[in-house]
Amino acid sequence: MAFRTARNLAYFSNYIRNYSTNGPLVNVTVNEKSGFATATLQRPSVNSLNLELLTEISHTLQQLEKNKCRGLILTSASNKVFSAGLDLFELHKPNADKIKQMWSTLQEVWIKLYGSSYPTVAVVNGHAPAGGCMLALSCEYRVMLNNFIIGLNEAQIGFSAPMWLIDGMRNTIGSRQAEFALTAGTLFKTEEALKIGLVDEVAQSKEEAIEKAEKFLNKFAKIPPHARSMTKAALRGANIQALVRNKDEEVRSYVDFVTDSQFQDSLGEFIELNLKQKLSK
Ligand SMILES: CCCC/C=C/CC(=O)SCCNC(=O)CCNC(=O)[C@H](O)C(C)(C)COP(=O)(O)OP(=O)(O)OC[C@H]1O[C@@H](n2cnc3c(N)ncnc32)[C@H](O)[C@@H]1OP(=O)(O)O
Repeated sequence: MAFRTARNLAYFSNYIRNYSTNGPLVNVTVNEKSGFATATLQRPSVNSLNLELLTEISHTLQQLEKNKCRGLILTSASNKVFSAGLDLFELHKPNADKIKQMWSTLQEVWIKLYGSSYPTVAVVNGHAPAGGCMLALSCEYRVMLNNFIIGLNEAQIGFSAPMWLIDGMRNTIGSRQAEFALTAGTLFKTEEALKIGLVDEVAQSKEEAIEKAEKFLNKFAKIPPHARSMTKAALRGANIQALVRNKDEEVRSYVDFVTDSQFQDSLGEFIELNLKQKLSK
């Protein structure tokens, strides 16, 4: 194929890069000029994290690392929900093997996103409870649109967030606020989240949020990437190593916990109370 213009060449290389990272549940585009990638979660209707979506996010992060991504913006195709967290219908009356894979992939996603060598921003353009908040917290910067909620509401559902996520919350909003928020399972409105530092900026539209995200990523334009990533690794490495050491044990205890009848009862009640779709009896 002959490239008649530089524009044709740029278009083709953009196509190749998109092709190599895209899947049905995560759309990735790369701005050839800035080198910034935008990964858009697109599992209808609320980007709930089932094994397939988690696997695709994990694969996307691996590809971005391999392709020496200059910066990532993580966002949602929905204009109402960034991510509703783990797929609660898959946690209810579950297949233990699938739950095991789900938890292990969730850990992988956190390790890859929290530990990425490139800078990351979450454009939180919708609600972000539990696992949705986890994705946003793993990024280095959060820009959120108004009139949505974000937080770790695991306590309301009947379990505790894992240590690595508690540490992420503590590092972001401080120990005292984290204790209040986690023990009550608080979901914060955008403005409240800004006040406690759970998000960094508020935007009125997705376009404005993307602009703010790019502005954050551009701050590193003159910083040598290896110096930036070494510093990030020094700051985040201990949390990651703690999970890596405990990964299999955590999966085992999570599977035991989720399959226990007491948790299943409280999850069933939560679904009945909070989600429109009723359980099939
Ligand atoms: C443990 C450590 C690691 C990270 C931890 C993860 C734990 C978790 O993530 S547990 C998941 C916790 N998630 C939630 O508590 C969110 C529950 N959902 C909501 O609060 C709301 O749905 C929403 C605020 C996200 C959106 O509200 P909205 O009024 O716009 O939409 P709904 O009508 O409520 O929902 C639309 C549609 O989506 C289904 N749905 C919502 N959340 C989930 C979910 N987490 N899993 C599966 N499906 C979900 C809901 O049933 C509706 O379906 P139908 O349209 O078919 O009725």
